[in-house]
Amino acid sequence: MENLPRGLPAPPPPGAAALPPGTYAGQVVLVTGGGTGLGKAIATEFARLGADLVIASRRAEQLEAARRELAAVPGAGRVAAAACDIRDPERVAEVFDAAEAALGLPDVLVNNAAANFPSPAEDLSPNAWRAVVDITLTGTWFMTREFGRRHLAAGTPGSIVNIGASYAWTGGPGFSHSAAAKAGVKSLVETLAVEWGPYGIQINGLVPGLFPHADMTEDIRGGLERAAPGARDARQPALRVGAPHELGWAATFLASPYARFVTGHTLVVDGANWQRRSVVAPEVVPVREQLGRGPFGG
Ligand SMILES: CCCCCCCCCCCC(=O)SCCNC(=O)CCNC(=O)[C@H](O)C(C)(C)COP(=O)(O)OP(=O)(O)OC[C@H]1O[C@@H](n2cnc3c(N)ncnc32)[C@H](O)[C@@H]1OP(=O)(O)O
Ligand SMILES: NC(=O)c1ccc[n+]([C@@H]2O[C@H](COP(=O)([O-])OP(=O)(O)OC[C@H]3O[C@@H](n4cnc5c(N)ncnc54)[C@H](OP(=O)(O)O)[C@@H]3O)[C@@H](O)[C@H]2O)c1
Repeated sequence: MENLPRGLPAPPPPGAAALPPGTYAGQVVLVTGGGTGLGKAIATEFARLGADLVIASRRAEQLEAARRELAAVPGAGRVAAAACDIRDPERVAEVFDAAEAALGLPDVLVNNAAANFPSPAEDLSPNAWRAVVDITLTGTWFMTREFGRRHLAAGTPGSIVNIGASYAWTGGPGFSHSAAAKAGVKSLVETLAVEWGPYGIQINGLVPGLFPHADMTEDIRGGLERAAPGARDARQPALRVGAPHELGWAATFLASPYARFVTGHTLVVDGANWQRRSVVAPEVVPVREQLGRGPFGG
């Protein structure tokens, strides 16, 4: 057979599970941003394995639609939805109160909610910076803090998965706010694994590569289409993008009994895209130009 580059093989189809049936039966899993995109894909895989779910984000209507979808996943336990802005620590505490009353203290927290839009750094207003950093880093911290304090008080173990981005290591031209916030999220994983390990609380990071989905914001979707019209797959070393359920499998593994000795680690699921270098570096195109912006102040 001719040795042509065919890329990484496709994963098994949605509906397959990577762990034994019922792995999460009797466990409560809270997923922020669980009503859209990758958060919903992650919640789906926990549901398939029997978890009781709480999904939390701002838009109640969208959450309710996702709640119904998740409840219909074969094997799913109970599913609750809680409208919440994770930037508000009091509301975060109320969500945990409600989850505890309805289903029990969440055993697993997936910090998936985040905010992002492409922009040259110099164009960002103070409020634009704050919006992204407050949701992505501070909101993640408020959720993590509430989860940690409740488990420490109860003397019970727990597992946290923080969804990150590879520009936490590399920097992210065009995404200075999000890259700085995700670097903070990765740092929390490394710090808290040590602080809370003695009390049975495990915390890991999970980094998606490019995982397009129908809920992607117009800013990201439009930017991608502009930067690489019709050529998403060809720009990945895997010659394909990620399928959202692949990320769901990774999340269910990291929070499972099979990964209890894995903590403080960030797993990258991106077909090696973040390691990509060319033999001869491509010409530098300034971020303003890549994003189609005119001269600064012009
Ligand atoms: C090339 C692609 C490759 C694509 C390559 C793909 C890489 C993807 C890697 C990471 C992928 C992700 O993280 S994807 C996750 C993306 N998902 C989301 O972002 C969903 C949630 N997003 C949001 O809610 C919104 O977009 C936010 C972030 C603006 C937050 O909303 P909010 O809190 O209601 O804030 P809001 O009042 O609207 O705005 C706050 C301030 O931000 C400013 N602001 C809002 N949008 C923008 C904007 N597009 N550009 C500049 N500034 C903006 C506003 O003017 C305001 O500043 P002022 O006027 O008051 O001064
Ligand atoms: N898709 C990718 O290719 C990719 C690549 C790298 C990293 N990631 C990461 O993967 C995660 C999921 O991204 P996605 O692509 O699935 O994006 P998405 O569909 O836009 O999801 C973001 C979710 O966060 C929620 N959210 C935003 N602000 C919130 C707030 N203040 N309080 C509570 N919830 C809030 C949103 O719901 P509401 O607006 O209703 O609140 C939404 O459900 C993020 O952490 C992202 O950084 C994604």
